[in-house]
Amino acid sequence: MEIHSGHDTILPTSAEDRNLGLLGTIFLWTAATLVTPTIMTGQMFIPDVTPYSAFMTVLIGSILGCIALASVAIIGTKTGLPTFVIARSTYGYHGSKIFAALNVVILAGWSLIQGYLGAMALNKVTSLVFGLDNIVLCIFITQGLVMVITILGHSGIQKIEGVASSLMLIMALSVTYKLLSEHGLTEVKNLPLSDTPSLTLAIVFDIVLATAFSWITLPCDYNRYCKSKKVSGIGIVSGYMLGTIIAMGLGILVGAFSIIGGHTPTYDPADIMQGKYVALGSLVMFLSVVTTNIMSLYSVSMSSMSVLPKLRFPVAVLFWGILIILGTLLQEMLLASFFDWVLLVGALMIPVFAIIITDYYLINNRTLNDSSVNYTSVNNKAGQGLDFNIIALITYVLSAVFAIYFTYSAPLEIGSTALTFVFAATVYFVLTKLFGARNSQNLSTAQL
Ligand SMILES: O=c1cc[nH]c(=O)[nH]1
Repeated sequence: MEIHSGHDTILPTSAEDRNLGLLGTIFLWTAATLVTPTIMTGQMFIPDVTPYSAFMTVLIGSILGCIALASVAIIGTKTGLPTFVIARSTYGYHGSKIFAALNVVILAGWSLIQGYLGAMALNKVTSLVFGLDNIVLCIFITQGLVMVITILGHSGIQKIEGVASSLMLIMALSVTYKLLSEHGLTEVKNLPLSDTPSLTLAIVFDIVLATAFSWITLPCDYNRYCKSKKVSGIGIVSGYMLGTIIAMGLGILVGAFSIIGGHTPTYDPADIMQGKYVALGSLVMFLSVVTTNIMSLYSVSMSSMSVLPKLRFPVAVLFWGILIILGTLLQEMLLASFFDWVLLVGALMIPVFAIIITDYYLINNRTLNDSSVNYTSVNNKAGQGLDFNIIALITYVLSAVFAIYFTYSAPLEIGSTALTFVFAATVYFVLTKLFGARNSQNLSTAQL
């Protein structure tokens, strides 16, 4: 396996860089989405709803979420551009920087939370196998590994994620098999439900959809290396479904079995297993975090390069990698507000992409606004000044207020994820039809 350090840029991918096939794309997205917070999310549904209805809701919600992810991924494959360079077309060159910066903050937040969970899992393995209990050392190893692999760039990441993903799939499936063979499904079917549930099936559906949207800033950064749009669409849908179904399904099982076994609620399969499966369960958690954090750190670097085009890839990875290692030392403080964080992320990011999808597919007839994507202050048509799409920005502000109001101030019985998406898409479509679309041009063939 040949691996070189990365010199990735935000320029359109060259023909020889488009080497990501179907299996590679599936493995990449399985590696990303099979991750500890998704296991925790599945576990949170129990015992408010039955394991069967939780599982079916995960299935249906994830299929819907995948449609949004695939439609964004295909823009990345078609244009060969990373997410927040594509966003220039919708929000204007300068407008897109606001959302690229927001994405850096959000993904760095995910990396911190996940990194600490991964370090705890590694600490459990080292304690069991070597008698070494040192969480700070485990934080450095977990996040250090993430930084070193990310600096290899997309081709190194693709190779390593492929291997890690297959390993993780085998381990996660054997942990699931072990859980099922130790406890059986009959008791799960008859699980007593909570007398005071805080989640309804509609809210579970909303959370599953919000989980899909939490990934929406990443597809273009990776799928721009796909061999074709078909590979990109099928690959992200298959990989996302595989990773999410296994992770949330495992969470649902762990939630049910910990109640049946009278254990204190736990997100960690290892906590309700015995023997060598404790270490295996923890190893799955550790690997799941490393593979996901690699993808997040790569996207954080791409987003910051979209804000500061002169920033080089290795410098961006080192800067954010070191900051994230230091931030992870906050440890328990990071977990205190985990679910608030998930809610806030959903509320802020969903409208950004509802607007981009509407702009690309409905308003500009599947083309990007070339003058914003390739803006320089010298050759911009306006000559000078700032490049903002005011209609997109106004729509975003209205939609973010809508989302925050219906998430925090007056929570809806059906949740706000799907409604926010529809609200943002409709407002943007109507305002653009009323006041006119920005001038859109086809990208040159080199970019398509
Ligand atoms: O790193 C990430 C990004 C999105 N969603 C997650 O669960 N983790």
